[in-house]
Order: sequence, then C-alpha cells, then structure tokens
Amino acid sequence: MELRRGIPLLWQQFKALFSKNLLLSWRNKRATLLQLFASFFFILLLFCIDKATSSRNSQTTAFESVTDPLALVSPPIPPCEDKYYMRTPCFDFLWSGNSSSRLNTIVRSIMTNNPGRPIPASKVMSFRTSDEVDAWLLTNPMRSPGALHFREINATVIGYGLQTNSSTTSLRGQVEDPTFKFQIPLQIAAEREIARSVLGDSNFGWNFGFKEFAHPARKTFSVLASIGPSFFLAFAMFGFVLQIGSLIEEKELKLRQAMSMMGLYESAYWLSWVTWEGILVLISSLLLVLFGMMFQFDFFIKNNFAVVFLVFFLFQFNMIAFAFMLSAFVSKSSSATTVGFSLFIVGFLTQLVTVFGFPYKSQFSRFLRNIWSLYPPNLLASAVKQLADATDTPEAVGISWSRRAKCLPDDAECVITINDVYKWLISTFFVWLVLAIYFDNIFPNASGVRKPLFYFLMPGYWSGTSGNKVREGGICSCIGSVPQHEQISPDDEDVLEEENTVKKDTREGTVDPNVAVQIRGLVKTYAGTRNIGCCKCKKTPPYQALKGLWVNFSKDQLFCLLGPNGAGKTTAINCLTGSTPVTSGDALIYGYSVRSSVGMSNIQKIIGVCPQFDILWDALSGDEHLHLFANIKGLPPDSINSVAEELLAKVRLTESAKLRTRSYSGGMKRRLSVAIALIGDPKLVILDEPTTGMDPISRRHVWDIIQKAKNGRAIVLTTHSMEEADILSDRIGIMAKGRLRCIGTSIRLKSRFGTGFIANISFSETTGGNTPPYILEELPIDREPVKKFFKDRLDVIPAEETRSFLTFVIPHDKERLLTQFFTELEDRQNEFEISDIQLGLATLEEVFLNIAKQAELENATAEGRLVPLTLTSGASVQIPVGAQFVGVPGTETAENPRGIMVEVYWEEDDTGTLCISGHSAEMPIPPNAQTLVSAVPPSSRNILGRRAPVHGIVIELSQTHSHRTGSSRRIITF
Ligand SMILES: Nc1ncnc2c1ncn2[C@@H]1O[C@H](COP(=O)(O)OP(=O)(O)OP(=O)(O)O)[C@@H](O)[C@H]1O
Repeated sequence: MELRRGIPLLWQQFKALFSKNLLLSWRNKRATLLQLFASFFFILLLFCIDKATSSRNSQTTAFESVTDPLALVSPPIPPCEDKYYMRTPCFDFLWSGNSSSRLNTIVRSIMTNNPGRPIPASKVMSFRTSDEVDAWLLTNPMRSPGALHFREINATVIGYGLQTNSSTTSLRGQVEDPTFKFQIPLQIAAEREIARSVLGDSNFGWNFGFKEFAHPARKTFSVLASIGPSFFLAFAMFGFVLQIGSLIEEKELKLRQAMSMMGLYESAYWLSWVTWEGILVLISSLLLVLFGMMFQFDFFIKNNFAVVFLVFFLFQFNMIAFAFMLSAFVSKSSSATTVGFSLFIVGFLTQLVTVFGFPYKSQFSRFLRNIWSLYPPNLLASAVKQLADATDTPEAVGISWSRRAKCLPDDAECVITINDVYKWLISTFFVWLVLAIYFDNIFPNASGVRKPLFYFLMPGYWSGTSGNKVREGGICSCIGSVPQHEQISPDDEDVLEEENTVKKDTREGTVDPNVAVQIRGLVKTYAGTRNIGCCKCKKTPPYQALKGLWVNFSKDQLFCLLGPNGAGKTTAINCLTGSTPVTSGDALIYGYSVRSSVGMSNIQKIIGVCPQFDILWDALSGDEHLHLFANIKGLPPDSINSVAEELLAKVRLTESAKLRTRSYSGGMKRRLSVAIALIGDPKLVILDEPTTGMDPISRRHVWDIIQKAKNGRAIVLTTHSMEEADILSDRIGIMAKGRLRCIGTSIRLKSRFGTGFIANISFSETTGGNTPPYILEELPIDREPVKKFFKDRLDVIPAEETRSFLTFVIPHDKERLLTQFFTELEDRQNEFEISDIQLGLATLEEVFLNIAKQAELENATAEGRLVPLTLTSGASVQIPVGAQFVGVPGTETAENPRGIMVEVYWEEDDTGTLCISGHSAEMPIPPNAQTLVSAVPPSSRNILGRRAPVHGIVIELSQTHSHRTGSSRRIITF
C-alpha cells in the first residue's frame, strides 16, 4: 500500500487530528459548553452588580446631566421615623426655651403649620435650655433628627439655633443627606413662625425654594472597567485550563509519542490544536459580546461590535498559545487547574494595578510597559478600561472602528490605544507559539527524551537530515558521565556465532537480504543525572540497560525476546522505534539506520508498534482510533474504512468498534493496540507484551492473528508467557541484565539449557503399627536407599528434598540409561516405599529460569552480596549470594579433617533476587575440594565486643558433584 508523504500527508494528518479534537470536545460536552457559555454567567453577575450600583446612585442627580433643575419649595418637617437607624419612640424635633410663653406659641405654630402634616404634641419634646437638650441627647442617641434652640432677645428680635445629626448615612443603597432631609425644613419652619410672631401676622407668607446647579453628568462608577477584566479573565480561564489539561494529558499518556512513532508531523499537531481552539474561542468571544448586548451594557452597545469582539477574541487566542507554552513546563494533567488558578491570581492582581493606570501612562517608562504587556491579562485590562471609559457617561459614544487607533479625547496621559492592544496580542501570540514548540522539543517527553537546546541551529534540522537527534535527562540536570562500555565476549556459543555473523556484515557493510532487522552492537546507557532541586540535589548513577546487542531478526519470522524484568527488552524496542536515543552501536531496519533522521522517518513508515502499555484515548472508540492512526500513517483515505473494518474483524472487535475504549476490558484494549500496530501492512511489527491481561481465549485468538501476520513481515515479540514464546516464535533470544544470554529455536534452547529430565519420586505415608488408628503418626521413610540407587546408577543427588518427595535432575547425557533405570526402579517401587514416579522433560520456563538465575548470580557475584545461611544445627554462617557448596568453619574433626559442608539450594523471589530455598544434609568436605574463601575465625569479635558473623567457606567441587540446574555448567567462584 502506497503511503502518502509531504504536504498531502500533512493535510491528511491535520484533518484527522482536527476531527479527533472535535470529537473529544463533543464527547466532553459539559466542559465544552462551560467553555462556550460561561460568559453568560459572568455577564449576568456583572449585570447584577451594575444594577446594584446604579440603584445606589439613583438618589442623586450627580450622575445625570441636569439642564433645568427643579426647585424644592417649602419642604415639610419629615416624621422622625424617616431618619435611618432611628430608635422609637422618637421625636420629630426637640426644642429649648420652653420657659417663654411666646416661644411656646411659635413652636406650636411650627407644629400646626407644617405643610401637609401637622405634628402631634407627642412627637415634639421641649426643654428649658440647650444644655438640657445636649444632656438628653447624650443619654438618648438617635431618637430625634434635629433640635431648635430659641432665644427671645426682645420684642422684635428672636434668635434661634439649629442642631442636626449631620453625618451622611446610607441604608440598602439609599443615601440620606441630613441637610436636605431634616435641617432645611426645620430651619424654614422656625424662620417662618419667628417672622410671623415678630410681625404679628399669622398669615405672613414665607415661601422658600431652592435648586441645585444645572450640571453635566459626572462619570459613573464603571463596573466593567473596575471588575470586568477579572471577570473576563476568569471566564477565559475555563478554556485555558481545559486546553492545557488536554495537551499535558496527551504527553503524559504517551499518546503524543505514539502518534510521533507513526510519523506524525509536529506542524500538523500544533496546527490542529490552534485551529480547533481558535474556533472555540471565536464562538465563545462572539457569545460573550452578544450576551453583553443582550444585557444592554453600554460597553457592548456603544462601542463598535468588531472593536469589542476583537479584544476578547485576540485575548483568548493569545491565551491558547500561552497555554501551549506553559504545557511544556508541566508534566501532570492534574496540575492544569493549579496552573490556571495561579495564573488567575497573578492576573487578578496585575489587572488591578493596570486598571489604576500602571504602567500605561506617560510617566512610566516604555520598557516597563513592554514588560507589563507580555502578560496577556494586562493587555485585556487596559483594553477593557479604555472601552469602559469610552462609555462611562450617558452622552459618551464609545469607540468606533475608525477611532480604535486614537486615544479618548479626555485622556491626556494615554500611551496605548485599542489598536496597540491588538498588535501586542497578535505579535505575542506568535512569540508564545514559537516558544511552545521550542520548549516542547527541549524539555524531556514522557520517555525522558528531548532535543538539544540549540537544535534549531543545526543545519540538519531544517534539511531533515539530523534534526531528530535527541538526548536524555532534564534541561536543568547535569548529565553524569556515561561510563565506557566494556566489550564482554558472550559465554554462549550460539550468541557468539550470531554476534560474529552480524559483526562480519558490519565490517563488510552488507546485510543478508533475508534479514529484516540487524542490531549492531546496540548499547544503551541511561545517563546518571544530578537534578538541582529547591532543597536537595538528586543524584542518580548511570545505568547500562543494553550492553552490546548483536542480533539479526529475519524476514517472515517471529523473533521472541525473553528476559526477566529489567533485562532490557523494552529498551531494545525503544531504540528500534526511535523513542530513546542509542548510546552506541546501531540498528538497521530494512537497511535504514535508527541513528539517522532520514532513516528513522523511513522506518516509521514500515513499522507497527504495540507498546507495553495501551496508549489510547478513553473517549474515542476502537474504530476512531484505527481511523486516526491510519490517517497519521498516511494510508490512502479511500482505503481507511476497509482497513479499519478488516483489522477490527481480525482482532474480533467489530461488535465493540463503536464503543469508547473507556468501556473496553484490559484484553480488548490490548487487541486494539495489536490492530493499531498492524495498520498499513508494516514490514516489521514490534509487539511488547501484547497478550498481557488477556483471558486464555482472547490470548489464543491474538496468537492466531500474530501467526497469520508473520507472512511477509518480521515480528519482534516480547512476552513473559513461555507458552506464547514456545508456540509463536521461530527464534528466541533470552536477555538478562542487558545482554543476550542465549539464542536459537525453542527446541535448541531446551536441549542446551534445559535441565534435562526431571524425576519426581513420591513416598507413601505410613502410620505407626502400635499407635491407635485415629492417631496418625508419620514414620520417617528411609530415603537413603533411593538416593543411593540414583547416585550409583545415574550419578545424581537430589535437587530438592521434602517430607514426601525427592526431585532428581537427570542430565541429557544420561538419556540412554533411563529406560533400564526406570524399569528397575519400578520393579523395586515397593521395596523403596515409593508411591509414585514421574518423569518429565525440561520446559522453556526452566530454560528461562536457569538463564535468569545465572544472570542474577553473576550480578550478585559482581556486587559481592552476602546472605545468612542457617543450618539445621542452628548455626548461622554468612555466604555469598549464589554459592553452591559451603563449608562450615570450626567443624574439623579427626574423622572429617576438612570439616563438613552443605549444598545450598537457591531460588528467585518475586523481584528476581536470589534467596536460599534450603540446603542439603551436612556432608564431609571431600579431600579434592578447593577452598575459595577462607573463613573468619568463629570467635572473632567486632569493635563493639559483639561476636562478628561467621563466614562460610565457599568450595568448588569438580563438575560431577554439581547436579543442580543449567547454572551448574559453569562454577561460579567467589
Ligand atoms: N529512562 C530510564 N532511566 C534510567 N533507567 C531506565 C530507564 N528506562 C529503563 N531503565 C532501566 O533499564 C533497565 C531495563 O529496562 P527495560 O524496561 O528495558 O526492561 P524490560 O526487560 O523491558 O523489563 P519488563 O519485562 O519489566 O518490561 C531497567 O533496570 C530499568 O530500570
């Protein structure tokens, strides 16, 4: 199938990724709707705040233009209850001077003649002097709004004084001005009645009126200018957090890496995100402006629609690129909300400062303004303030499209216009985007791999010849020195032969046409790092995961890579797929080198990878995954439907094709990953533990698929299932500790590394003759005759010994003796009290265990690890891990001049570490045995006076005494 390349592929990938983003947003409806419609709630909130402030201002005419002010004529004394915070019973007014009958008459007239409301006597309190009034007020606060103090000077002169509580108070948004509400009516009433009394004319007219000045409207308090920027920022944060979360999630779940492995163009990736997010912010900005108009904000109505819309659109668009850039610094998608919240808090504070004029005034330096403008919320605050200021009076007309580059007429200190804000938002968008791409490349990805700091300066980056060069470690970590790789010659003849074949090809610069993959001395060392954290330095030593791998994987064959955890299988695969850089050596895949960028981009076209862990989007279906990856790979679009259907049928997922992978079982996900690996008929398929977590039926089904897939391609499989390896593989390589330990067909490995034949001898349990039948007491069966029989006939001793059976391992070279031996054993079954005899062949699992054990042994030897061995006698000796024969110090007697020894049995625990499983009966050290480690005297004490541990003596016996497993072929010395 011809795969697309270049621009057509870029366009195809862009469309596929755009659809993926659209689908993910559609599936995550709640978040998308929130992103689009959150503006409604913020505008509604602003509307409520605006209404509250306007109702407070409705008591005053300060915020309206007053051209023809109304006169207030002879206002009446209001009831005392009208005063805010008045305590009852209250008095409309107090007065002093009640010793004068004339003044009493004047006050009575004030009460009777109060316009529209005669004041009852109970609502007025009289005193003799003003001091008495003050004394009363002190003990009765807030019981009267005002007091009149009269003084009768002579028949024609009456003086008066006026007291009111003059502090302006407000209640529920209403402002009470005591001068206008209480003082003036009381004053007019007093003057009117004094004049009538002095003139002696009770009908004397005393009309009084007053007017405020005609004035233009004062600027109102603008809710949008003051708190609008924070609200709009909060609204933009919804999209921001979702955006940053999606980007980080794709990195964190290695989805991005999986797409890159399939040949994804970086440009298609970024373009698809920018386009989709651009559409979302376009719609949300449009809705924001429409909601603002719906709520009749002058800000949205009087300013030109395009001017306002562009402010919000460009701001949100800029924030997309800002989110892209920040996503490079964050490695966990769960941190997206924290990042968003922190940015909001910072933005809230800087916007507050911006609204108060900093630094967008001529008195501040341009440099300061430029720095300030690098944070997008500050530009938003500046623009919103200008737009709000342009509509802050009823007469204001707002900013028209043509005036967007001009300052407001009454803003003498203006240094930035709306047009400048646009320019800043557009230019910084590109700055953030470029930085986002740069940081994305130089910060380590989920596999800890990154590009060099100045990768863009390499000519090969632009020509496509060496731009994919990657390195490991964090940007702030100093990579420790990578130790020199020492060449270790393989112990195994088959591995050596394979190595020599590859080396010969390497020397001659040729590759056998039947070879799909040639691994040429691949070395991978994870460099040690020193991370300089806040409080401590984190140091990790370098680790050599691959120590020189030389191997060929043939075409039309399945090569199975086995090995215990940490053997280096995944590392080898990652080197082949380009996910991790190679330290030294090379690998050629169909002739293309994994070390060359051009080679790698060709390799991506011809390989299919099923990674160890499923790399899938929860919200996409199986079918959608296949379509997406097929498009990324560049399959002809008209073939993708049939390819997807075929692959789904192959992995038996047709029925669940439309289900989202969130609801897939572990096995279904693995099958989908296998199907993804087979997209585009790859010439090399790499399957890293493809059947993990599958039930036996699914597993057998996937085996069928793999078996069929072998035709016309090479398959590399890693697995922990020996059955799988046995059934599927044409050749098997077992790795341990970064090296290939054996290679060959399953049969060859079994015959060379299997323990041979395993004989399990079970003994019947007998009850004591004189004991009552209900008391079962096992009598010890004398196994010595059986052991002697095996020793004499086959020269083997028990490999394992328990209460009820003995296990013997019979080497292959004794095969010809077996028929005769077992016939005789069966004949003497009763004599030996044997209940059952079982004979089995070595399995691949045993081969695997032997190789793993041997590798662990070598490792323990290299590290010089010691463990305690507790003997049956209760004595304890320290022995090196893996030691087979150990002498016990201090057991020398006349009968056993060299002392006694035991054979130690080892097994591996869950982590692959060797631990003692038991030991044989104590036996004399043979005269020909060689002592390898001398014992520390048992009585020696350490500096604290405690007895120092006793060290066992490691003994090497001749080959014939070693009967354990394949590991006994080489005697490990300490
Ligand atoms: N990025 C890394 N940095 C440092 N060491 C690493 C890194 N990746 C892997 N290793 C180490 O390299 C060794 C080989 O790991 P690898 O994943 O290749 O083993 P494996 O054979 O695939 O094991 P498994 O069967 O568990 O998948 C391990 O000891 C591992 O800890």
